[in-house]
Amino acid sequence: MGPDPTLFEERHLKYISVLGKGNFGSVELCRYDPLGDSTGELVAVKRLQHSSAEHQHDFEKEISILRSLHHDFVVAYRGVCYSQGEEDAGASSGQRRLHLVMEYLPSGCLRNYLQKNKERLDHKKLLLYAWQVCKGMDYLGSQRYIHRDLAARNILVENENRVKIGDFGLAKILPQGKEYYVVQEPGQSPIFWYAPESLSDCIFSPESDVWSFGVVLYELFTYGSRSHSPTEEFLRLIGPSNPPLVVYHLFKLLKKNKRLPMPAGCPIEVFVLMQSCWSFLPCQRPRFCTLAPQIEVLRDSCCK
Ligand SMILES: CC(C)(Nc1nc(-c2c[nH]c3ncc(Cl)cc23)ncc1F)C(=O)NCC(F)(F)F
Repeated sequence: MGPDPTLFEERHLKYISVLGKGNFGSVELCRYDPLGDSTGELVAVKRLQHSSAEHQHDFEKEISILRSLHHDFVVAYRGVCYSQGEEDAGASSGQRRLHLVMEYLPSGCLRNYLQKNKERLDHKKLLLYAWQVCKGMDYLGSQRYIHRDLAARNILVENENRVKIGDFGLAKILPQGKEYYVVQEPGQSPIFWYAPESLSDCIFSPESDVWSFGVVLYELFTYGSRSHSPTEEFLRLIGPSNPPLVVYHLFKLLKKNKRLPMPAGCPIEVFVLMQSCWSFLPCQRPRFCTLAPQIEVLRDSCCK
Protein backbone atom coordinates (compact mmCIF):
# COMPACT_ATOMS: atom_id res chain seq x y z
CA MET A 1 0.00 0.00 0.00
CA GLY A 2 1.93 3.03 -1.24
CA PRO A 3 1.51 6.67 -0.04
CA ASP A 4 -2.00 8.18 -0.32
CA PRO A 5 -1.99 10.27 -3.55
CA THR A 6 -4.95 12.30 -2.27
CA LEU A 7 -3.04 13.58 0.75
CA PHE A 8 -1.09 16.77 -0.03
CA GLU A 9 1.61 18.00 2.38
CA GLU A 10 1.33 21.71 3.14
CA ARG A 11 5.11 22.18 3.01
CA HIS A 12 5.21 21.13 -0.68
CA LEU A 13 2.27 23.37 -1.75
CA LYS A 14 3.84 26.48 -3.29
CA TYR A 15 1.45 29.46 -3.48
CA ILE A 16 1.36 31.17 -6.91
CA SER A 17 -1.75 33.41 -7.07
CA VAL A 18 -5.41 33.83 -6.11
CA LEU A 19 -7.80 32.37 -8.72
CA GLY A 20 -10.95 33.81 -7.20
CA LYS A 21 -13.32 34.04 -4.27
CA GLY A 22 -15.98 31.37 -3.91
CA ASN A 23 -18.69 31.17 -1.28
CA PHE A 24 -16.95 31.82 2.09
CA GLY A 25 -13.62 30.67 0.67
CA SER A 26 -10.88 31.63 -1.72
CA VAL A 27 -9.22 29.41 -4.31
CA GLU A 28 -5.49 29.72 -4.91
CA LEU A 29 -3.31 28.49 -7.76
CA CYS A 30 -0.48 26.44 -6.24
CA ARG A 31 2.25 24.12 -7.48
CA TYR A 32 2.54 20.84 -5.57
CA ASP A 33 6.29 20.47 -5.75
CA PRO A 34 7.60 17.69 -3.47
CA LEU A 35 10.88 17.48 -5.45
CA GLY A 36 11.38 21.22 -4.97
CA ASP A 37 12.47 21.70 -8.59
CA SER A 38 9.28 23.37 -9.97
CA THR A 39 8.39 20.24 -11.95
CA GLY A 40 5.35 19.54 -9.73
CA GLU A 41 1.73 19.81 -10.96
CA LEU A 42 -0.38 22.95 -10.75
CA VAL A 43 -3.47 22.58 -8.54
CA ALA A 44 -6.36 24.77 -7.36
CA VAL A 45 -6.53 24.88 -3.55
CA LYS A 46 -9.71 26.05 -1.81
CA ARG A 47 -9.27 27.43 1.70
CA LEU A 48 -11.98 28.71 4.03
CA GLN A 49 -11.75 32.38 4.89
CA HIS A 50 -13.75 32.84 8.10
CA SER A 51 -13.68 29.30 9.46
CA SER A 52 -16.77 29.41 11.64
CA ALA A 53 -17.91 25.97 12.81
CA GLU A 54 -20.89 26.13 10.42
CA HIS A 55 -18.74 27.14 7.42
CA GLN A 56 -16.24 24.39 8.36
CA HIS A 57 -19.09 21.85 8.38
CA ASP A 58 -20.45 23.07 5.03
CA PHE A 59 -16.90 22.95 3.62
CA GLU A 60 -16.48 19.34 4.75
CA LYS A 61 -19.77 18.53 2.99
CA GLU A 62 -18.56 20.28 -0.18
CA ILE A 63 -15.36 18.19 -0.06
CA SER A 64 -17.29 14.94 0.39
CA ILE A 65 -19.57 15.86 -2.54
CA LEU A 66 -16.64 16.60 -4.86
CA ARG A 67 -14.76 13.48 -3.72
CA SER A 68 -17.77 11.34 -4.72
CA LEU A 69 -18.08 12.82 -8.24
CA HIS A 70 -16.25 11.22 -11.17
CA HIS A 71 -17.31 12.55 -14.58
CA ASP A 72 -15.67 13.94 -17.74
CA PHE A 73 -17.67 17.18 -17.41
CA VAL A 74 -17.19 17.81 -13.66
CA VAL A 75 -14.07 19.46 -12.21
CA ALA A 76 -11.91 16.72 -10.67
CA TYR A 77 -11.16 16.33 -6.96
CA ARG A 78 -7.45 15.76 -6.33
CA GLY A 79 -7.37 15.46 -2.54
CA VAL A 80 -7.02 17.39 0.68
CA CYS A 81 -4.27 19.17 2.56
CA TYR A 82 -4.15 19.49 6.34
CA SER A 83 -2.28 22.49 7.65
CA GLN A 84 -1.28 23.17 11.20
CA GLY A 85 -2.80 26.60 12.05
CA GLU A 86 -0.22 29.17 13.21
CA GLU A 87 0.55 28.06 16.72
CA ASP A 88 -0.86 31.00 18.71
CA ALA A 89 1.32 31.54 21.75
CA GLY A 90 -0.34 29.65 24.58
CA ALA A 91 -3.73 29.03 22.95
CA SER A 92 -4.21 25.37 22.12
CA SER A 93 -5.18 26.31 18.57
CA GLY A 94 -3.31 23.35 17.16
CA GLN A 95 -6.50 22.19 15.42
CA ARG A 96 -5.71 21.16 11.86
CA ARG A 97 -7.26 23.14 8.98
CA LEU A 98 -8.59 21.34 5.96
CA HIS A 99 -8.02 22.51 2.38
CA LEU A 100 -9.62 21.14 -0.79
CA VAL A 101 -7.24 20.35 -3.68
CA MET A 102 -8.74 20.30 -7.17
CA GLU A 103 -7.37 20.01 -10.71
CA TYR A 104 -6.34 23.35 -12.22
CA LEU A 105 -7.75 24.25 -15.63
CA PRO A 106 -5.51 26.91 -17.23
CA SER A 107 -8.15 28.16 -19.67
CA GLY A 108 -10.24 29.54 -16.82
CA CYS A 109 -13.97 30.00 -16.55
CA LEU A 110 -16.38 29.76 -19.50
CA ARG A 111 -17.72 33.31 -19.17
CA ASN A 112 -14.28 34.91 -19.70
CA TYR A 113 -13.40 32.31 -22.34
CA LEU A 114 -16.52 33.19 -24.39
CA GLN A 115 -15.68 36.91 -24.21
CA LYS A 116 -12.08 36.35 -25.30
CA ASN A 117 -12.76 33.77 -28.06
CA LYS A 118 -16.07 35.07 -29.41
CA GLU A 119 -14.76 35.38 -32.99
CA ARG A 120 -13.73 31.74 -33.32
CA LEU A 121 -16.54 29.99 -31.44
CA ASP A 122 -19.38 28.99 -33.80
CA HIS A 123 -22.88 27.80 -32.77
CA LYS A 124 -21.82 24.17 -33.15
CA LYS A 125 -19.13 24.73 -30.54
CA LEU A 126 -21.52 26.57 -28.18
CA LEU A 127 -23.95 23.64 -28.46
CA LEU A 128 -21.08 21.22 -27.70
CA TYR A 129 -20.46 23.09 -24.43
CA ALA A 130 -24.20 23.14 -23.70
CA TRP A 131 -24.42 19.39 -24.32
CA GLN A 132 -21.45 18.70 -22.00
CA VAL A 133 -22.96 20.80 -19.18
CA CYS A 134 -26.23 18.90 -19.70
CA LYS A 135 -24.47 15.54 -19.41
CA GLY A 136 -22.57 16.70 -16.34
CA MET A 137 -25.78 17.94 -14.71
CA ASP A 138 -27.63 14.72 -15.62
CA TYR A 139 -24.84 12.79 -13.84
CA LEU A 140 -25.09 15.14 -10.83
CA GLY A 141 -28.85 14.54 -10.67
CA SER A 142 -28.30 10.78 -10.86
CA GLN A 143 -26.24 11.12 -7.66
CA ARG A 144 -29.12 13.15 -6.15
CA TYR A 145 -27.05 16.36 -6.02
CA ILE A 146 -28.41 19.84 -6.72
CA HIS A 147 -25.79 22.35 -7.86
CA ARG A 148 -27.73 25.58 -7.03
CA ASP A 149 -25.14 27.86 -8.65
CA LEU A 150 -25.03 26.82 -12.30
CA ALA A 151 -23.74 29.79 -14.32
CA ALA A 152 -21.07 30.39 -16.99
CA ARG A 153 -18.78 31.83 -14.27
CA ASN A 154 -18.93 28.43 -12.54
CA ILE A 155 -18.05 26.35 -15.59
CA LEU A 156 -14.38 25.74 -16.38
CA VAL A 157 -12.74 25.31 -19.77
CA GLU A 158 -10.43 22.28 -20.07
CA ASN A 159 -9.72 23.00 -23.75
CA GLU A 160 -11.70 24.33 -26.72
CA ASN A 161 -13.53 21.00 -26.95
CA ARG A 162 -14.25 20.34 -23.29
CA VAL A 163 -15.85 22.22 -20.38
CA LYS A 164 -16.40 21.11 -16.77
CA ILE A 165 -18.88 22.10 -14.07
CA GLY A 166 -17.16 23.65 -11.04
CA ASP A 167 -17.74 25.39 -7.71
CA PHE A 168 -19.85 23.01 -5.60
CA GLY A 169 -19.86 25.49 -2.71
CA LEU A 170 -23.66 25.76 -2.74
CA ALA A 171 -24.37 22.16 -3.85
CA LYS A 172 -26.77 20.09 -1.73
CA ILE A 173 -27.71 16.42 -1.66
CA LEU A 174 -31.43 15.65 -1.99
CA PRO A 175 -32.59 13.89 1.19
CA GLN A 176 -34.00 10.41 0.51
CA GLY A 177 -37.65 10.53 -0.50
CA LYS A 178 -37.60 14.30 -1.10
CA GLU A 179 -37.49 15.83 -4.57
CA TYR A 180 -36.50 19.36 -3.56
CA TYR A 181 -34.40 21.18 -0.95
CA VAL A 182 -35.40 24.27 1.06
CA VAL A 183 -32.51 26.46 2.20
CA GLN A 184 -32.80 28.79 5.20
CA GLU A 185 -30.87 31.89 4.17
CA PRO A 186 -30.55 32.67 0.45
CA GLY A 187 -27.16 34.25 1.25
CA GLN A 188 -25.46 36.25 -1.51
CA SER A 189 -27.66 34.74 -4.16
CA PRO A 190 -27.18 34.93 -7.93
CA ILE A 191 -30.88 35.87 -8.19
CA PHE A 192 -30.89 36.40 -11.98
CA TRP A 193 -30.02 32.70 -12.45
CA TYR A 194 -32.73 31.62 -9.95
CA ALA A 195 -36.02 29.88 -10.76
CA PRO A 196 -39.18 31.64 -9.45
CA GLU A 197 -39.75 29.06 -6.68
CA SER A 198 -36.19 29.65 -5.50
CA LEU A 199 -36.84 33.41 -5.35
CA SER A 200 -40.18 33.11 -3.57
CA ASP A 201 -39.66 30.07 -1.31
CA CYS A 202 -35.93 29.19 -1.34
CA ILE A 203 -36.88 25.89 -3.00
CA PHE A 204 -34.10 24.22 -5.01
CA SER A 205 -34.40 21.06 -7.09
CA PRO A 206 -33.13 19.40 -10.27
CA GLU A 207 -35.84 21.51 -11.99
CA SER A 208 -34.41 24.76 -10.59
CA ASP A 209 -30.99 23.65 -11.90
CA VAL A 210 -32.65 23.28 -15.34
CA TRP A 211 -33.88 26.88 -15.09
CA SER A 212 -30.29 28.01 -14.40
CA PHE A 213 -29.11 25.88 -17.33
CA GLY A 214 -31.47 27.93 -19.55
CA VAL A 215 -29.66 31.06 -18.33
CA VAL A 216 -26.30 29.36 -19.14
CA LEU A 217 -27.64 28.75 -22.70
CA TYR A 218 -28.46 32.47 -22.84
CA GLU A 219 -24.89 33.30 -21.64
CA LEU A 220 -23.43 31.00 -24.30
CA PHE A 221 -25.34 32.67 -27.14
CA THR A 222 -24.54 36.15 -25.89
CA TYR A 223 -20.86 35.03 -25.68
CA GLY A 224 -20.72 36.12 -22.04
CA SER A 225 -21.47 39.72 -22.99
CA ARG A 226 -21.34 42.10 -20.02
CA SER A 227 -23.77 44.67 -21.47
CA HIS A 228 -26.33 41.94 -22.30
CA SER A 229 -25.67 39.81 -19.21
CA PRO A 230 -28.70 38.34 -17.36
CA THR A 231 -28.12 40.92 -14.62
CA GLU A 232 -28.08 43.87 -17.03
CA GLU A 233 -31.06 42.62 -19.04
CA PHE A 234 -33.23 41.93 -15.99
CA LEU A 235 -32.32 45.26 -14.35
CA ARG A 236 -33.34 46.92 -17.63
CA LEU A 237 -36.68 45.07 -17.50
CA ILE A 238 -37.25 45.83 -13.81
CA GLY A 239 -36.28 49.49 -14.04
CA PRO A 240 -34.95 51.58 -11.15
CA SER A 241 -35.84 50.04 -7.76
CA ASN A 242 -34.08 49.98 -4.41
CA PRO A 243 -32.08 46.80 -3.78
CA PRO A 244 -34.24 44.97 -1.20
CA LEU A 245 -37.19 45.03 -3.63
CA VAL A 246 -35.29 43.69 -6.66
CA VAL A 247 -36.15 40.06 -5.77
CA TYR A 248 -39.83 40.99 -5.47
CA HIS A 249 -39.87 42.87 -8.80
CA LEU A 250 -37.98 40.04 -10.53
CA PHE A 251 -40.49 37.47 -9.26
CA LYS A 252 -43.43 39.66 -10.36
CA LEU A 253 -41.90 40.01 -13.84
CA LEU A 254 -41.36 36.22 -14.15
CA LYS A 255 -44.92 35.63 -12.94
CA LYS A 256 -46.10 37.84 -15.82
CA ASN A 257 -44.10 35.57 -18.16
CA LYS A 258 -41.45 38.19 -18.94
CA ARG A 259 -38.15 36.50 -19.84
CA LEU A 260 -34.64 37.30 -21.07
CA PRO A 261 -34.74 38.35 -24.75
CA MET A 262 -33.48 36.19 -27.63
CA PRO A 263 -29.72 36.81 -27.99
CA ALA A 264 -28.74 38.50 -31.29
CA GLY A 265 -28.04 35.87 -33.93
CA CYS A 266 -29.34 33.02 -31.76
CA PRO A 267 -31.09 30.27 -33.80
CA ILE A 268 -34.83 30.29 -33.00
CA GLU A 269 -34.72 26.56 -32.10
CA VAL A 270 -32.11 27.31 -29.40
CA PHE A 271 -34.22 30.16 -28.04
CA VAL A 272 -37.27 27.85 -27.90
CA LEU A 273 -35.15 25.37 -25.90
CA MET A 274 -33.98 28.15 -23.54
CA GLN A 275 -37.59 29.24 -22.99
CA SER A 276 -38.68 25.67 -22.19
CA CYS A 277 -36.14 25.70 -19.34
CA TRP A 278 -37.87 28.87 -18.08
CA SER A 279 -41.37 27.39 -17.73
CA PHE A 280 -42.85 28.95 -14.58
CA LEU A 281 -43.95 25.57 -13.23
CA PRO A 282 -41.00 23.26 -12.40
CA CYS A 283 -42.87 20.19 -13.69
CA GLN A 284 -43.19 21.80 -17.15
CA ARG A 285 -39.42 22.24 -17.57
CA PRO A 286 -37.47 19.60 -19.55
CA ARG A 287 -35.10 17.28 -17.68
CA PHE A 288 -31.36 17.18 -18.38
CA CYS A 289 -31.75 13.65 -19.77
CA THR A 290 -34.21 14.92 -22.42
CA LEU A 291 -32.35 18.21 -23.08
CA ALA A 292 -29.11 16.44 -24.06
CA PRO A 293 -30.54 14.57 -27.10
CA GLN A 294 -32.45 17.70 -28.16
CA ILE A 295 -29.15 19.65 -28.13
CA GLU A 296 -27.47 16.86 -30.13
CA VAL A 297 -30.16 17.20 -32.83
CA LEU A 298 -29.65 20.98 -32.93
CA ARG A 299 -25.87 20.51 -33.11
CA ASP A 300 -26.15 18.14 -36.08
CA SER A 301 -28.64 20.35 -37.92
CA CYS A 302 -27.11 23.78 -37.29
CA CYS A 303 -24.67 24.71 -40.07
CA LYS A 304 -22.68 27.64 -38.57
C1 LIG B 1 -13.98 30.92 -7.14
C2 LIG B 1 -13.16 30.42 -8.32
C3 LIG B 1 -11.74 30.04 -7.91
N1 LIG B 1 -13.06 31.48 -9.26
C4 LIG B 1 -12.28 31.38 -10.39
N2 LIG B 1 -11.65 30.23 -10.75
C5 LIG B 1 -10.87 30.25 -11.89
C6 LIG B 1 -10.17 29.04 -12.29
C7 LIG B 1 -9.34 28.96 -13.38
N3 LIG B 1 -8.85 27.71 -13.50
C8 LIG B 1 -9.35 26.97 -12.49
N4 LIG B 1 -9.13 25.66 -12.23
C9 LIG B 1 -9.75 25.13 -11.17
C10 LIG B 1 -10.58 25.88 -10.35
CL1 LIG B 1 -11.36 25.11 -8.99
C11 LIG B 1 -10.81 27.22 -10.59
C12 LIG B 1 -10.18 27.77 -11.69
N5 LIG B 1 -10.75 31.34 -12.67
C13 LIG B 1 -11.38 32.48 -12.33
C14 LIG B 1 -12.16 32.51 -11.20
F1 LIG B 1 -12.78 33.64 -10.83
C15 LIG B 1 -13.87 29.20 -8.85
O1 LIG B 1 -13.69 28.11 -8.30
N6 LIG B 1 -14.73 29.44 -9.80
C16 LIG B 1 -15.68 28.39 -10.19
C17 LIG B 1 -15.12 27.58 -11.33
F2 LIG B 1 -14.82 28.43 -12.34
F3 LIG B 1 -14.01 26.94 -10.95
F4 LIG B 1 -16.03 26.69 -11.73
